[in-house]
Amino acid sequence: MDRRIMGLETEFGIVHTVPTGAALSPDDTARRLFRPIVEWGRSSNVFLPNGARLYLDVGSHPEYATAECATLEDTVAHDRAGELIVDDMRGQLEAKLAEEGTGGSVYLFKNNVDSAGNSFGSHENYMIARSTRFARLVAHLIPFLVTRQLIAGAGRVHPQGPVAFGQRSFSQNAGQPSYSFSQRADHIWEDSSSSTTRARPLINTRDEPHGDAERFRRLHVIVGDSTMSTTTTALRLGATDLMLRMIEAGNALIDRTLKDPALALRQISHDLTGTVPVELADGTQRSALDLQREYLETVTRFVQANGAHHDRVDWVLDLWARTLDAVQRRDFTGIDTEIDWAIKKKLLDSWVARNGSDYAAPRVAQMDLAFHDVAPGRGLFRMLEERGMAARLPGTDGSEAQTAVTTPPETRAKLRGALVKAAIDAGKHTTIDWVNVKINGATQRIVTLRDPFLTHDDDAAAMLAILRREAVRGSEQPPAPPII
Ligand SMILES: Nc1ncnc2c1ncn2[C@@H]1O[C@H](COP(=O)(O)OP(=O)(O)OP(=O)(O)O)[C@@H](O)[C@H]1O
Ligand SMILES: [Mg+2]
Repeated sequence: MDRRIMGLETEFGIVHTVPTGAALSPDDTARRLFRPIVEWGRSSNVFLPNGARLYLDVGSHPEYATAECATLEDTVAHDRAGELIVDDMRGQLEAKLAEEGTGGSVYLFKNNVDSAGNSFGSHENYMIARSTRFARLVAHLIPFLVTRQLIAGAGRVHPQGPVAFGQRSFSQNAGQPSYSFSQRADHIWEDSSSSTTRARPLINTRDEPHGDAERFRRLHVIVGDSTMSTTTTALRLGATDLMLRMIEAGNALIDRTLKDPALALRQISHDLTGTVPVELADGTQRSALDLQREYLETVTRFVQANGAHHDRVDWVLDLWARTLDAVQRRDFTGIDTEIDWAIKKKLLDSWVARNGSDYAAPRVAQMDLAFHDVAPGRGLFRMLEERGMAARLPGTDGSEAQTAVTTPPETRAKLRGALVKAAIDAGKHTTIDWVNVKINGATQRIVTLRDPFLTHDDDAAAMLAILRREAVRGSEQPPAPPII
């Protein structure tokens, strides 16, 4: 697939702190965070004029699912737009709490683990053709995803060393403070004895295409870390898209099925040298570096033979190669402004060196968390980026994310976004999902957008014209935006 629809879902961690007295629980904080949305949209589950979905499920993790994007830069910009949107809600809540006398600070973290050890997700969505043999695709993709943390992990501090998995521990120095590539790796559980469930914790195999089911399927990757830097996010998605393209093309690929993907995830995460051998189903052993090198070489050959399908392919291959080189040389200086785990490690290492401390220090764990704080001027990653110590995707300066807060990408999200906005202006209640937009009322009208690439649709244009006429006429009803 040359042009591919992609979308990123991010669940945010939420915390309220007060200097004295009782802080709100995460559940209450999240509910308060969504109060203006509920007042506006009559639901804590809404679609926005930029085509995205913003919602609060059961539990306390606000979630932002980007609109369907068709380019890497759009996906990255819309992912960051989600951070800006939830941060704005956070600011409003803080102001409200101050006004009420509760006060305190509200934090939103784009990470994957909370202090209680719960893990929450960053889900990647890739459109694939229905004709693709799904089982083959999944089989080839899993060892890639298990080893991808070398180039796309968000990094994590373990003050007491890696937690043992079953009977095994992951380092020679069990109990010693350590650092891992990935946040999520320790939290992916899997019944490795049952081959039918093998893919489940890494890829959600539920078949919900959000489109024409005869033509499309949506691949739902749930193993990845949330990434802060636009460069890491673009590499994560760009490398995965290249792998998919190669698998879809039917290229003969060597079978690298892992004996136990969940165990391999942990082993690899806790070995910053990339050399720990993991077991393959065929009884041989390979390191993450070996496997990633093999994937990079195969993809590079594929691109040489078939051409680049977008203008950032060379950039993706270059950063991918430099990251593997850095791991191999055990010298991360070449990537410590571009790859999340290395950016964070550099920050922590310099604090540790300045203070003669180590990774067991509570301050290091605090910095690990503060790295993921989405608030500008407070979040450590955001401060590094502002100071030029974390790179941006080449050719971007952050203004793209600002634009993406209100402007949908060039996909069917453009139609949805325009309809959402027009319905708000016309004071109409709507029921929306990724495929359908329904205007509620006496004369119900529905538009169905089965092809995620379409940016024009006659029914949508007609509905838009009606809504705009009604908005001009002026509605007596209060503005009533979309609910699901
Ligand atoms: N046809 C498609 N192919 C790939 N991605 C898509 C397609 N349609 C929508 N998406 C993306 O899929 C994501 C869906 O997000 P959403 O949070 O609604 O996920 P879900 O898996 O449907 O539901 P939930 O998270 O509630 O289980 C969005 O980021 C969206 O842009
Ligand atoms: Mg979701």
